[in-house]
Amino acid sequence: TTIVGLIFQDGVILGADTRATEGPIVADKNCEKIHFMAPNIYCCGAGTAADTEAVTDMVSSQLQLHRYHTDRESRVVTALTLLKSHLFSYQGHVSAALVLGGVDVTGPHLHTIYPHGSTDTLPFATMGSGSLAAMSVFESKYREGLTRDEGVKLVTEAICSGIFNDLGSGSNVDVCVITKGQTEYLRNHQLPNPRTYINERGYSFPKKTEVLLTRITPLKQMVEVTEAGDAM
Ligand SMILES: C#CCCCC(=O)N[C@@H](Cc1ccccc1)C(=O)N[C@@H](CC(C)C)B(O)O
Repeated sequence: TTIVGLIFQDGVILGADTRATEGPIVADKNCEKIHFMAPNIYCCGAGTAADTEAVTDMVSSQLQLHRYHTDRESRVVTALTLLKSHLFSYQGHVSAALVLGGVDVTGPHLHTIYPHGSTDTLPFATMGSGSLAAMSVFESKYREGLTRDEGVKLVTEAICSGIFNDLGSGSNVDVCVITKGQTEYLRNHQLPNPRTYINERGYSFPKKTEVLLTRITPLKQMVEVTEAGDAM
């Protein structure tokens, strides 16, 4: 997994790849790793899929009950405290490595949470097996005051670094832009690894032809067939 987050001028942007693995097998080519926590808070998860799903679902429900009780918008620090104390109580046996981000009355917030329950507060963060590839992008290109489009572009570039350099990451780029006013969940924001097809005719080709395999573009590019010379 490659998951990232950064703070930009209007809030927080989160990003994730969409590959789930079981050893060398790709178990899911398009899974979702950016989880809803509250309307203004989202959380990316790396590690054991079941653990990241369960722990974010549990805390999301706790936040909703807390919103009913207080009649207030959830705060990122509340999600952070609920997540870290749960993970700490299980001494690292719940394998969830998280990037938590959101915007609340106190402003934008971005945190990392490790399986043992330690947390960090950062302007930009990466987690998962592709985190070093992604961090190389942030360390060389991040700056404060990024615009929305600059931030989305940098998050996408960091996730792509993991997708193409880490075997534990792959397929597509999911992005989530969180600002004071609104939240945009951009599912499959980029599709850098489209599955190509030979063509409707299958794989049998007439003798002495050479098929130029083309990626299917939205225009359904035809397969170009060239007659091999009569050299043989
Ligand atoms: C679908 C499905 C099966 C998912 C199994 C499953 O949790 N895979 C894990 C790797 C792992 C971990 C511990 C035991 C075995 C396999 C995985 O792909 N984690 C990614 C994030 C999750 C949310 C998809 B990433 O961190 O690489």
